Amino acid sequence: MNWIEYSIMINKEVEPVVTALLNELGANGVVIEDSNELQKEHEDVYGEIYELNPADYPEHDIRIKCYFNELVFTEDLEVEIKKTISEIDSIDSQILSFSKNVIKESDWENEWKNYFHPFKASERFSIVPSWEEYDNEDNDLLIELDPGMAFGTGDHPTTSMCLKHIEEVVKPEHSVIDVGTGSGILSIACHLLGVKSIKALDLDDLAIKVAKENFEKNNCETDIIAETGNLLTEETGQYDVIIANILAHIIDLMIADSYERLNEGGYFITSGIIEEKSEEIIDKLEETGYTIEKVLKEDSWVSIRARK
Ligand SMILES: C[S@@+](CC[C@H](N)C(=O)[O-])C[C@H]1O[C@@H](n2cnc3c(N)ncnc32)[C@H](O)[C@@H]1O
Repeated sequence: MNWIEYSIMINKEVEPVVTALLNELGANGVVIEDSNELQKEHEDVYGEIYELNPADYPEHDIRIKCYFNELVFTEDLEVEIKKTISEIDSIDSQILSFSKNVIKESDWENEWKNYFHPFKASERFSIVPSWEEYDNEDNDLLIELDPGMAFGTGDHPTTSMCLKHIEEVVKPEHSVIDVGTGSGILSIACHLLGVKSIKALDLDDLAIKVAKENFEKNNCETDIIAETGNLLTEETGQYDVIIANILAHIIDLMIADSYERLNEGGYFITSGIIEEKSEEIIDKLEETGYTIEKVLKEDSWVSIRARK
C-alpha cells in the first residue's frame, strides 16, 4: 500500500489550526517544516551539532506535510481539505498552496529518518530513534521510538508538555490510562517512572500496532495493556492518572467520564488544545469539579493538568 504525502504552504500563525483540521480529516501523520528552523543551531542531546538539509525545508513560511493511506485520499477528501483550510480566518491566501506526492510504503521508514534525531524532550526524558546509537551521559530516562505512521515522536509541543506533567506528578504506585496513545510514547514514559498498571488506548488499529512495537523496543510489552478503544466510553476501571493528548473538541467529550473514572486526588493530563479553545476547556473542567493545577503553553498549544 502507498501513502499520499499532501503538502500545504501556510503562514505560521495558522499552524495549530491547520494541524488540528488535518488530524480531524484523518491524516495519519503531520510533519511541520518551518523555514526558521534552518536559521537555528541544531545540537543533539550529547552535544553534536547536526545539519539540517535545506532541501527538506521551504524557503519561506511553513510547509505542512500530511500523510494519508492512498485508499482514503479520495478526490472529495482533497476538495474538502482545500475548502476547509482556505476558509480559516487568518489564512494568508498569498502563501497558501497545495501539492501532492505518492510515497511507496517501502520508502516510508527512510522519510522519517531524515527528520528524527535523539533529543531531550523534558527535564528527565530523552527520545532516541531506534536506529540511532546513543550515549546517555545525563542519565536521562530514555524512550526508544520508531514512530512509523503513528503520531508521537515527542518533538511536538503537545507531547513534550505531557511528558513535563508526567515527570512532575506520576508515581510508581499510580494506575494510568493513556487515551489516544499514538506511538505509545506517554505510556512508555510512565513505565520508565516505575508505573506497574498502564493501559494504552487508541481509536486507530495502526496506532495500537505501532505502540505495541514500541513497547517491545522498550521492554515493557508485558506491562502495558494496549487495545483499541473510543475515549473512556467502554471503561469501567478506576485510575489515578488519565492522559489524553487529542484535540480540544474530543477532550471536551471525555471530561465528564474522566472525572468519574479518576480516584480522589487523581490527575487528568490533557493536551492538543489550541489557545483559542483553552478557556472553554478550563471552564468545563472546573464546572465538572476539577481544580486546575498547571497550564503549560507552547507555540499556541495548551496543555492542562487538572486534579480531582
Ligand atoms: C495527537 S495524537 C497523540 C499521540 C501521543 N499520545 C502523543 O502524545 O504524542 C492523538 C491520538 O489520539 C487518537 N484518537 C483520536 N480520537 C480518539 C478517540 N476518540 N479515542 C481514542 N483515541 C483517539 C489518534 O488516533 C491519535 O493516535
